[in-house]
Amino acid sequence: MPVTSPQAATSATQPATSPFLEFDRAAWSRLSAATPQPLTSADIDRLRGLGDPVDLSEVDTVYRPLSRLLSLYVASSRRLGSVTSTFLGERMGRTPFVIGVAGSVAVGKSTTSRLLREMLRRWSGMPRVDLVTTDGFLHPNAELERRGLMSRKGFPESYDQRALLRFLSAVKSGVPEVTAPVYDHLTYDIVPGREITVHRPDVLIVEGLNVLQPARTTADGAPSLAVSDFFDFSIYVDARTSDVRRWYVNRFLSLRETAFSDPRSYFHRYAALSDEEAVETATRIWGSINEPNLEENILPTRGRASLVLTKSGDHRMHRMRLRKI
Ligand SMILES: Nc1ncnc2c1ncn2[C@@H]1O[C@H](COP(=O)(O)OP(=O)(O)O)[C@@H](O)[C@H]1O
Ligand SMILES: CC(C)(COP(=O)(O)O)[C@@H](O)C(=O)NCCC(=O)O
Repeated sequence: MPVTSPQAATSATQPATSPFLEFDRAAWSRLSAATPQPLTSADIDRLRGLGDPVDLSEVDTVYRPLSRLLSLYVASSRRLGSVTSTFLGERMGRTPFVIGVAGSVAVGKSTTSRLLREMLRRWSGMPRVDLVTTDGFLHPNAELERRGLMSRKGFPESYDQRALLRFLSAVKSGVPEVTAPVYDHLTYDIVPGREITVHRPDVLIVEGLNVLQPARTTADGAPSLAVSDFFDFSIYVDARTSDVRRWYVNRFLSLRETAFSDPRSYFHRYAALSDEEAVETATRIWGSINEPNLEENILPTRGRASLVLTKSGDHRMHRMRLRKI
């Protein structure tokens, strides 16, 4: 029997044995009635990922309260920085507030991250919000081939974890310019010589499959740092595996008609597949790489997030679980 406070009875469920407060869609949407909704339908059309039907009503119901909540966390972290500086008698420079966004391949992390970036950018006093995806830290294909990991792309071992940790450590140290390598989905590889630079933004969103992985142990058995050690807040985008599989296959069918038809696409050979062959190929890739990665590595990290957003089969978020403070 969940224990509820008088206030929570109309909003959240507070199971006494869970570290999370739980909201359904209706309760969540009521949280920020007074917060303006800064995006237009045209903005959402631009930000929506392939196959994701997100619209103004979803942004209003789910992302408006979320962006308000995040603004409270950022403000509170700034206040903490300021009182700590006073206590220490030292002026500590502000470092970016880092938000991790985790979840399966094809669950819609990019759409969530891009929407948040645009909403947060529109807060007053918070104009600089950057987004980095962890695919830039995948080993290049040549290195994955050398290590026999080409069919493990997206698994924790396919990333240059040390480079990712170095990047985040520099960001959270307040280094004025930090660079990250860039991945190209079209060529399915790291782009040689290309990098993006992060100039100490107010907020940095770090999106990727494995961002909530616990620390690995080093060769001498000592635990190292985890990527999430550098997060101020984290979001896990969740959905049933059977739904994500369907979204992956449908996206593959759409990509066959768009990205794959480009001769530079790594998947160009799939452009000419019939519907049946394309479904069979996508289902095989999903079943041999992405679903095992989801089950073995990604899903077990869900409980480490500050907020779990759960989607229904139509991509709409229906459950929000927020870690108690
Ligand atoms: N083979 C591909 N070719 C072109 N774009 C792709 C390909 N695979 C994925 N993408 C795009 O890359 C982005 C990230 O995809 P993914 O890692 O599956 O995360 P998510 O779907 O959770 O955002 C999405 O915008 C997706 O449409
Ligand atoms: C590039 C990805 C590993 C995602 O990387 P992320 O940015 O989440 O670290 C993934 O989109 C991918 O391409 N996986 C390989 C299997 C596949 O082609 O579906």
